[in-house]
Amino acid sequence: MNVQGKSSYHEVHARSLADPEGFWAEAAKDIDWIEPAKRIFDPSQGTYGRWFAGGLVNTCYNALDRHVERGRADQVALIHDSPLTGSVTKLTYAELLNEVQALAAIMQDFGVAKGDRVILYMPMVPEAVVAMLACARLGAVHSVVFGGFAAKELATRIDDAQPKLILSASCGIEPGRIVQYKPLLDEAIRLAGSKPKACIVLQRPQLTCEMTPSRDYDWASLRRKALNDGKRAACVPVAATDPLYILYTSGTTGVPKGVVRDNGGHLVAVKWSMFNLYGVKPGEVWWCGSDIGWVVGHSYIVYGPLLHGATTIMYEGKPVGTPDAGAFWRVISEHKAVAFFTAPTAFRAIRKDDPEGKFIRQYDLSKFRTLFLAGERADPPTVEWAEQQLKVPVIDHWWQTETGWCIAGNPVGLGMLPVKHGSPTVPMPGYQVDVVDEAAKPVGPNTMGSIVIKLPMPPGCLPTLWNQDARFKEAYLSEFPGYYKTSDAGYKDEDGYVFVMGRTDDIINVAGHRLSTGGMEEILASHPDVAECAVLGVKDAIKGEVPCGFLVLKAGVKRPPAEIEKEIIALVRDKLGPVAAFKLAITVGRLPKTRSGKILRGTIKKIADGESWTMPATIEDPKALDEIGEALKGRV
Ligand SMILES: CCC(=O)SCCNC(=O)CCNC(=O)[C@H](O)C(C)(C)COP(=O)(O)OP(=O)(O)OC[C@H]1O[C@@H](n2cnc3c(N)ncnc32)[C@H](O)[C@@H]1OP(=O)(O)O
Repeated sequence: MNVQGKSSYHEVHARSLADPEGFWAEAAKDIDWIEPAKRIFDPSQGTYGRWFAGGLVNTCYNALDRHVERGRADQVALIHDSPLTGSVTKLTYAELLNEVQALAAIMQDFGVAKGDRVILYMPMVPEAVVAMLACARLGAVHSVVFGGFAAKELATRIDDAQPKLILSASCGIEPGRIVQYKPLLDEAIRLAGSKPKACIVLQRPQLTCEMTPSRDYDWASLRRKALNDGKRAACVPVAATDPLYILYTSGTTGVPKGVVRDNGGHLVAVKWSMFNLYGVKPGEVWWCGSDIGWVVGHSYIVYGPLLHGATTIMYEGKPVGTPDAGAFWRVISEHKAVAFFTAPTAFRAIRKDDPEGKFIRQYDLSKFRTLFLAGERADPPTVEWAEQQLKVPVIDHWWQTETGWCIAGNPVGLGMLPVKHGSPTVPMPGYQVDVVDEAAKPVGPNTMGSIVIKLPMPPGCLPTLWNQDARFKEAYLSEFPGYYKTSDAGYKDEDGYVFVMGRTDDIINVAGHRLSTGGMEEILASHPDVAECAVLGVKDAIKGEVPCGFLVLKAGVKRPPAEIEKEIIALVRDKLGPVAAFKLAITVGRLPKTRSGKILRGTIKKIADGESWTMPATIEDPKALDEIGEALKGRV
């Protein structure tokens, strides 16, 4: 029996835990396999076992070819809606397949084959989707790097992934400015030890770029020639356990972690989620308003909707200012989207500009059924506002780059459970979510602890980090034996609803972007005038949190602190990128510490957030906290 739409959540979830292999074998029937898996789950492989071991498959075939073969050739697969360039472009499944086949053939000419890595440093243009699928077609491993990262971050990823080829564009477009990608790409390649064989560069009409002879190739010319010559690449069979992509995410140091996604587990899980979680049917229009540089963009701009035979919207714009706070409603109405997935930060921005929801009432949203929120904790006031204004269910759900799909959510397709504001609802099938104490013992309902997932994780979740099994085990599996550590803290209530309250490490969430304060501290500490520093996330009404850096200057530095603070802000933008939203650097005489020398970050944060705090018993000198309070006056 296919579980789709026939079972209630509790029955489905219980079955997924009692008989995981039976459950996922059934879900795997929605995928076209070249060879079915020999074992649905093989516990002897990999770091904690592998899903669909022995299976052969091709992700691109499942996303495109099979739909073209089975009657969806003329259905629109991809709508690119760009208020930033004033354009809407639509590609049918047949057209998208044609583009992907041609680009895959071009990549083959550059020697790209199964297992080779290809980095994509691309803005939100249809060519980025074509490139991801072309890699999948060849069994090459794509690694998309978000455009808001600076050259050094790109260089780190180039060195780790060692790509044969890089695909990029001349520019990205942000409100009021054009972001030149090419100088960033050139600088990253200069910084990286590993050099790609070639770069294919899309020249956008808004700003073209210089090409580096014998390294850079013009995307449009290659495409024209491939199409004219009738060059098309076929799908390459890959093992279900082979990597589909690497996606880097912030670690607790400045070195990002290369999250590996396999082909088979990812196919089964994201396809399953499209109806059972999101309630979307094949042929319907779905919109995930994220960026392809994030996991949400991978799973739900590209793979999920296309595997499902839906129409996906790719949006190059912002919630406000492109041109106004009605932008989202215009897109939903114009393209008749039935469901929309975005981050709470976007809704906070809209609410600020249009508190009474006047724009919402200017559009026909009659087709729109559900709003999904993820990327950061959905604060109850934002959820309530969205519910009141849109009059559709507003579903918060919680997941991570590592998991690739939802850990806890409210399964619309299986039958929605009552919403509890502040909770992303319940664990999805395959996830046994426990809350444990420091000794890895489950705690009772409504008791805070570390949120962990019992091994094995379900299909779709990371099997390891790229070339770093040991780091994977150390970072995720060692602290709570038998569990995956989410590094999120929270509790479950008496109904099994999960409440995610915050991180247990140095990661902060800025506008739905996951950033390491440790990584930022490394940048601050590299400034010649800085003796010591601490970066922590402070409350922000729109972005949820923003980083705030505290600096202690070296003895003898005579320059005005304001000048150094400006340099520090520029340095973070230059080294990490604008996405860090690092705009607050504050010079202090010293950092408050415990007697053993630990910086009192938690207390500093409470002071910055205007929350009540108590003097830590172990503080070295209580006056240091008063000094922080003074320094913060008028700054946050
Ligand atoms: C569930 C698993 C996950 O959590 S996956 C991650 C999910 N997160 C998301 O989907 C992210 C959600 N957030 C957003 O989409 C944006 O923050 C929204 C809400 C649209 C607001 O965008 P924006 O106004 O640009 O603010 P921001 O904080 O994102 O940007 C900060 C600065 O970075 C820049 N930036 C942004 N994107 C790019 C890009 N692709 N290329 C170059 N620059 C970029 C922005 O322009 C902004 O720059 P500036 O400081 O204003 O000059």
